[in-house]
Amino acid sequence: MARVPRRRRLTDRRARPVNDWPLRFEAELVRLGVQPQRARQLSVETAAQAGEHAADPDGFFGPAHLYARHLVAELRAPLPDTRCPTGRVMLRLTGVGKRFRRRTVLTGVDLTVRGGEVAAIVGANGCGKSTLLRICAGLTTPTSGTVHRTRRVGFVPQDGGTAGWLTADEHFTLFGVAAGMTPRKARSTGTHLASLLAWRPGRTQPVQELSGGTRQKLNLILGELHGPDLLLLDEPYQGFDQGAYLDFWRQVRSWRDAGRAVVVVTHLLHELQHVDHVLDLGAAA
Ligand SMILES: Nc1ncnc2c1ncn2[C@@H]1O[C@H](COP(=O)(O)OP(=O)(O)OP(=O)(O)O)[C@@H](O)[C@H]1O
Repeated sequence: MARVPRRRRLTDRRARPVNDWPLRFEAELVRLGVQPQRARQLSVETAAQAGEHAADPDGFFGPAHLYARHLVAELRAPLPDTRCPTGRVMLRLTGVGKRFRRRTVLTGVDLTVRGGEVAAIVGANGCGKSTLLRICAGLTTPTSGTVHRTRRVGFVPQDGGTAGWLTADEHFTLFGVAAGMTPRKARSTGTHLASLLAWRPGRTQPVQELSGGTRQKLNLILGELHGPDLLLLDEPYQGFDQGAYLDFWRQVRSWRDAGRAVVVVTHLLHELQHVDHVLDLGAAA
């Protein structure tokens, strides 16, 4: 094969558009054995993540080929029980499947999460992440398989479970009392948890007047208020600014250190370094 003259190669390099990072990333994923459709989806999601942080992917993730290798290694990391068991089993899914009418969304899903562990559920839009989380929470019945979960569960849905006309304090009271707390304890716990997310709820402000990110903070606090052993979080940081987002992952680490189990649905693949198990549901069925 004829060698490409040095000058020409340099020129080509300069001519390469700065935003071809996603293409190089996708090509490297395919080269590493990822299915083309999944590689495309990962590339789109990754570029979107960098966009959300107003950064270009090169600056945010580093060279495309290195990030592709890192990500493939993360996604292929063996699932459960590779770490020393850190606590009792809080959640065990065995052969879980779900069909909606004729549409099969989930097949043969296995996952074990112990106290002191964090699991991430990742995959394309529509592949069944939220459905699986609802199955974990006992809100949706699986078509097949078994689910064992600890009794004290906190569930944070993707779309808020809040009432616009109530204040944050009223939410703390309502949810806390339903979980067996006194109103006073519920309010003080809620206020404390809010402070960990750098939020001081107004005493009289109804939730409908809060920003989307702040409503999501409330949603997260309500899931955690009663001190559950297992936290099930469906993309709980939507609308968070950078500071709140970092606070959130700090919280996840502190829950884990306190021996709780956390399952989080996420599209933010660069956070996989913080988790013990990655359950990749792949492309939509
Ligand atoms: N109650 C339902 N009845 C019928 N179909 C449903 C129901 N709930 C979910 N689905 C379908 O199951 C599939 C998986 O939905 P799900 O919300 O679990 O996906 P997801 O991976 O969480 O998506 P996203 O990343 O967009 O949040 C979708 O095609 C959805 O339309």
